[in-house]
Amino acid sequence: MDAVVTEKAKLSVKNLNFFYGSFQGLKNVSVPLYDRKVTAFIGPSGCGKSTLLRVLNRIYMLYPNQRAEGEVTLDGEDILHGKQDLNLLRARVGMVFQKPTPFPMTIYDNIAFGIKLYERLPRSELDGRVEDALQRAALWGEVKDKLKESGLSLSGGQQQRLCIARTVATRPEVILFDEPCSALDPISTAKIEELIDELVKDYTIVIVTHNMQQASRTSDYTAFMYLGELIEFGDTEKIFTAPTNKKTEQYITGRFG
Ligand SMILES: Nc1ncnc2c1ncn2[C@@H]1O[C@H](COP(=O)(O)OP(=O)(O)OP(=O)(O)O)[C@@H](O)[C@H]1O
Repeated sequence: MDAVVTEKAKLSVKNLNFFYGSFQGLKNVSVPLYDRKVTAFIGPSGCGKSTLLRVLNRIYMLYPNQRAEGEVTLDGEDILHGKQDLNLLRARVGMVFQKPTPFPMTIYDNIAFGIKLYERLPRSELDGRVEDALQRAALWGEVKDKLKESGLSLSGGQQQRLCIARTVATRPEVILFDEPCSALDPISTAKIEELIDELVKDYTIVIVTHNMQQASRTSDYTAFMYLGELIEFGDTEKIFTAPTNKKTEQYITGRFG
């Protein structure tokens, strides 16, 4: 594995094992996720990419019989064990899913809802926060005159940016993207990729993608996973041009997957 030691790890995963009942989905995974960088996770279907993301904000805790062992730290602080406030953790480590999942409420309320869970703000300040989140998600221009319309009335690509705005609104430090473009057309995909380029200035970003071009376009670091193991991690350019591991090379050259 390449040692990249110059960056600061925002999240650090060490010797992580994950179990769905008796099935082991992750095997001794260790990987740093660097501060204000994009890290892409690639690998064939079922290799554990989504499972890893689900550990990073402990969303797996919502399901019975799922368990993680090992260490995950956020700014050096253990987030896997102990008395974590899970709502707070999920505000710090936000997640955007594969399919856009707007709430069945107005565009405005989709954003305001999350903010109100954590903060009590006067209306004018709330309006400002909603606008700021929509601006950051590059959606403000398209929705500013229809904030009272349903979030579900937007196109798929706009809905995904609404979900990104919703995540950004609670001021996260890390944003996890689980195949955010797989349900989108090429133009919407390009918009989300541009957005990721912009967001990484302020947030640590982790993206799971099946699209190799997307990984190479958007990420600074790439991690290749196979059968629950992290096979190779390193600088994206290096992984895509001169991978060290034979399996990585076979995968990125399309020989399996
Ligand atoms: N709820 C579950 N119960 C049991 N096994 C599961 C569950 N969810 C996932 N798995 C298994 O864990 C392994 C890793 O799944 P995961 O969804 O993390 O893979 P992935 O790399 O994200 O795949 P894909 O690219 O297809 O989304 C797979 O073998 C999968 O079948």
